[in-house]
Amino acid sequence: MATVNTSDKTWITNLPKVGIRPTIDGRYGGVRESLEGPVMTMAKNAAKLISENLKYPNGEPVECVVADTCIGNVAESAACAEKFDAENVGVSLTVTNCWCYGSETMDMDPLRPKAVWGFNGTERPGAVYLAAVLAGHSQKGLPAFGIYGRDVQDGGDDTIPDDVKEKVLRFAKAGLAVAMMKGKSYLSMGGVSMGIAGSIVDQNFFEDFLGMRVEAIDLSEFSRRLRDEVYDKDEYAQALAWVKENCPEGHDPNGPETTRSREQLDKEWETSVKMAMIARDLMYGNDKLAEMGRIEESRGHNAILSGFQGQRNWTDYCANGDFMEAISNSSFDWSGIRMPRLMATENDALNGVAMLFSYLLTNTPQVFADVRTYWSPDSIERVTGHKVDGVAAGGLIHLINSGSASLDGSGQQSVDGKPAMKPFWDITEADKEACLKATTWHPAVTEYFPGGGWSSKFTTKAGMPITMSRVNIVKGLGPVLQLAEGWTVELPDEVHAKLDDRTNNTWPTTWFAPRITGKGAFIDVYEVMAKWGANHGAFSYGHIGADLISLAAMLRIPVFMHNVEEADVYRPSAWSSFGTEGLEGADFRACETYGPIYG
Ligand SMILES: C[C@H](O)[C@@H](O)[C@@H](O)C(=O)CO
Ligand SMILES: [Mn+2]
Repeated sequence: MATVNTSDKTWITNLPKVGIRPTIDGRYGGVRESLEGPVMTMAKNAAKLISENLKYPNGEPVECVVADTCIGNVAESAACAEKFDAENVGVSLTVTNCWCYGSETMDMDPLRPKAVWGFNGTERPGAVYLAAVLAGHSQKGLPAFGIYGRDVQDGGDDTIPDDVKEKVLRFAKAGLAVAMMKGKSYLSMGGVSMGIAGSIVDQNFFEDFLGMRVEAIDLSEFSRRLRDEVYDKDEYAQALAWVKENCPEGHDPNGPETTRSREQLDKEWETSVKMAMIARDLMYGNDKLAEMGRIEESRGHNAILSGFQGQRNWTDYCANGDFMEAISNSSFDWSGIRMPRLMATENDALNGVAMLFSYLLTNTPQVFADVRTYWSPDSIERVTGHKVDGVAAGGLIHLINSGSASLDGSGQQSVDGKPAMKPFWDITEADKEACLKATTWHPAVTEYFPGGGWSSKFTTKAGMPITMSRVNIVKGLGPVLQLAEGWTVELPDEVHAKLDDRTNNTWPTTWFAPRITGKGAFIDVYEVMAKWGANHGAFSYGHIGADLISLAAMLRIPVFMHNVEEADVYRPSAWSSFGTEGLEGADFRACETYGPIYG
């Protein structure tokens, strides 16, 4: 049975809801009375659509709150705002099929992502209201997404057309992601790893753009908890036994000079398992620690995301974080199938944020990787004699890294017989077993990791649609997002081995073929790699670029590189006023004008 990990005090409590605001023409004496029923029905149908289609990361359906009355004037707007505050509403969707008084009925809360759905009918002017209220939102600096069906519906028709459904759900999903990360922490475990810029954790960015705080601990906290046995010892015994049974060892890449003794390797397993538990307790807290008298430690850091410095100070002296990072990000461990716990390797907080965005949009586990090599078709042929074709015809990007790749990234789960990475509640025991079987564990390369540790290795199955993304910070500009949709590819075994053996062959590999559009950064695969903003990227199952774009707009983070069709780019309506040709430039101007939502 999949669980939410009941032993943890996760951030999954009191989750934000979607508030639905049915707005109405305020004129009593015929008009308002005739509209009360249909407008409220529209609100209830929107709530039903959202709750039936969207889930929170804990697997529960998303909850909606509908205003107590239709909103025809400012008093009713205020009553609705009060109800939304009391009920932890994080996202607001206004719906109507008629004319209403724009600025009197609009949602003025500056922090809740907002959308307005104006019914496309002719009997009553819902679209006229939509245009009026969106103008108000633009004029007042409170951007809102507009939703308006393409085809005219008849007055009494309360079905929701597919294009409207898509927009409502895309908006609600992205809005909930904004609301769920707000008030949570990024837990920076350690400092800057090997001078990696993404690991220079920028607290202002987290506070101003994400509404999050940064908590920081020194890695001596791990040493202390290891030394003083600040973890649940019963759970540790169970965890170690599970690891021995389920984490098969593979070859040792070290030469005679650097091979570590069996006794040492066994110790490294023990430390690795303890570190995984300690990291979880640091992020979420653990009631078990309070029972042991460790009340302060039992509370955790309210972290929705963390990062572990590892290299070099920690890894020079102790087992590396690879097992901890890999198993934390996976949807299962000794406690069974459960929610992934997001953790960035090398404390690359900016890549961690990309993982967080994609996770909150999809509820699926993430893979963090080095964006290691662009293998052109000619280079692959030169080195291996193999000619790539199909989606790989333009060459491949080799994604590889120790650490934060969920084992789900092996692609061994399936949906309709095709490889997939699923939300934990859809993962079967057979899926889990397949991922564990496809993963071998190898002693870390001693030259790189003098303190040892165990690295996971798998090769991702072909045919998964994936989206790789990353956040970068540019001085003078601020944060920017980039993303690339594409597919996973497999190479024939001997070809893969030849390419893999030229790198670290004890790490997980994904061969990534981005979808080429012939434009901008997507002119070819080489350009995708060349324009990648840093050494890391994170990938998520599915083509979710459009969702990421909507989310980034809500956070006022411009997107400088994507391969999503223009028709699917969905941003607040005010963005159009910053330019309608060349949407990329308009996005930059809009984000600059509005600035960070919490700044
Ligand atoms: C072992 C090396 O230090 C790797 O960890 C290094 O290539 C990276 O991952 C850099 O991001
Ligand atoms: Mn790396």
